[in-house]
Amino acid sequence: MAAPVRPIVICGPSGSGKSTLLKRLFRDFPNRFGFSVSHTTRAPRPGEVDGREYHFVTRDALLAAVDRGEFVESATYANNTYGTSFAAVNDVLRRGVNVILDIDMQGVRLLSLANTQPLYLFIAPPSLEELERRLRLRATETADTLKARLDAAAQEMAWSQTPGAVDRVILNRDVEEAYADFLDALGLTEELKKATTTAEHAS
Ligand SMILES: Nc1ncnc2c1ncn2[C@@H]1O[C@H](COP(=O)(O)OP(=O)(O)OP(=O)(O)O)[C@@H](O)[C@H]1O
Repeated sequence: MAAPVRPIVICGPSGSGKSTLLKRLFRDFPNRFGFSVSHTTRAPRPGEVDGREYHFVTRDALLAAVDRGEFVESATYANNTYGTSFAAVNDVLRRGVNVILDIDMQGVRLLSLANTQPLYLFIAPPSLEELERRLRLRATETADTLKARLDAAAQEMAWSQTPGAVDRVILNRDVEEAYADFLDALGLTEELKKATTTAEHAS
């Protein structure tokens, strides 16, 4: 089955559930999508592997690479700098799979991917209070980084409501419903149903 041609851009506040939905997608559709691995100056969280979730780099190295024109977009978010390199996107395209980018609001505004028109999906938490609760439960943030993420989240939520900012806002209240909406946006609902039915028949 041919892969959809548009690059897929996932954005939304930190803690809104982007990684949660992507993990499910990669589990249900292995070898279909390739995640463009961003660079970041933030420290790895427990379990994160350099080159898998992110390329972990120093600020100087990242800014120098941006200056050399090696990045599709870069932005500073919650006191850390993040960016998508052309090399990361090309690594995925070379594998002949669909590229998925996880980038923040500023990056979305700056993104330029030659002649392609990405599909922009914004993952939204039910409320800022619930977002804070989830980020506290995830236990990856200090008081400072939590505050920075929540401040940024309020702006991102407002931005997502502006006409034309994104193609679809996916509300992540219940994760099953959010995932169903996510698959629908990607045009994959029927395919997953078929795969599930085939697997049930085979067992
Ligand atoms: N629908 C949901 N209900 C309750 N908890 C959720 C839901 N979706 C995600 N979570 C939890 O919220 C936390 C944040 O989710 P996740 O790490 O996927 O967010 P993210 O958008 O990828 O964040 P970041 O941009 O900081 O990497 C995780 O601990 C995750 O398990």
